[in-house]
Amino acid sequence: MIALQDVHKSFGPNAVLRGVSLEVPKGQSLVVIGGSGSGKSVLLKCILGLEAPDAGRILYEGAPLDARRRGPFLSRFGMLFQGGALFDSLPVWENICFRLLRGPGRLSRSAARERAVDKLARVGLGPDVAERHPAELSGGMQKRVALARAIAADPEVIFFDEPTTGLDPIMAGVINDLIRGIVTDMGATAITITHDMASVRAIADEVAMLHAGKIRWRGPVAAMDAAEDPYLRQFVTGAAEGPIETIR
Ligand SMILES: Nc1ncnc2c1ncn2[C@@H]1O[C@H](COP(=O)(O)OP(=O)(O)OP(=O)(O)O)[C@@H](O)[C@H]1O
Repeated sequence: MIALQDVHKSFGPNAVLRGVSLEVPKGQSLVVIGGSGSGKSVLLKCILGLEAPDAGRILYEGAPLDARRRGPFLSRFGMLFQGGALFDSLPVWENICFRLLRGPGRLSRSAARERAVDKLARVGLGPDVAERHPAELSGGMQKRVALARAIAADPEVIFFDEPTTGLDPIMAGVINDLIRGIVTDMGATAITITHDMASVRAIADEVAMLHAGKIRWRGPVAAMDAAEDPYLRQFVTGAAEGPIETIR
């Protein structure tokens, strides 16, 4: 459904993506792992059109995702941003339906509020939360609201950018389980980027490891622990010693 073919992206002398090829079939949950600075965010930005690849192609449903097709793609797409990215000045329900309250096919305010309450229930929050402002909520509740916003338009494709950053391990587990349940229920195609191995195990059908600008390893999550690739092994076990160079 989404395919990257030999995608390259440099910033000056810094060659971040050096020929990334990756396919995500419809309904699959792919988690992309890789060290800090390995280019996970740049990869997502290239798919979203926020960065233009220097070379290579990005396909959606078999056709290049060019400027003309990006609008329809984005209308079927939802995203959970790292840190939530909620608007403090708006109540929770307007945050959840921000996009649905705008544009030609926009919902009425009452329909949007109803939709928000429905999505809040899906992430385990009561209708009373709808009228509150993000600043009044705990970090875990804000993450749930951000998740409700990501699924507000019943997207076919969802991106999760570091979904557990800043959460304690228990809340991270709750969010991971919610993400897995939602992706499965909706039959959505999902791409998650994370360093959190607990997220990988909870969310992924397939795992791809980005290293030195390329996909170093790709396989089903169940094959990850037995895989022999030394780079993947070091990442999965969190070992300080190994082939991945770190600045100490
Ligand atoms: N707009 C930009 N201009 C210049 N360099 C950039 C730009 N965006 C990203 N980079 C560089 O690209 C490299 C990859 O960054 P990226 O944010 O994709 O890493 P990441 O894998 O998401 O890291 P982290 O896990 O720490 O978020 C870094 O060296 C970064 O400095």
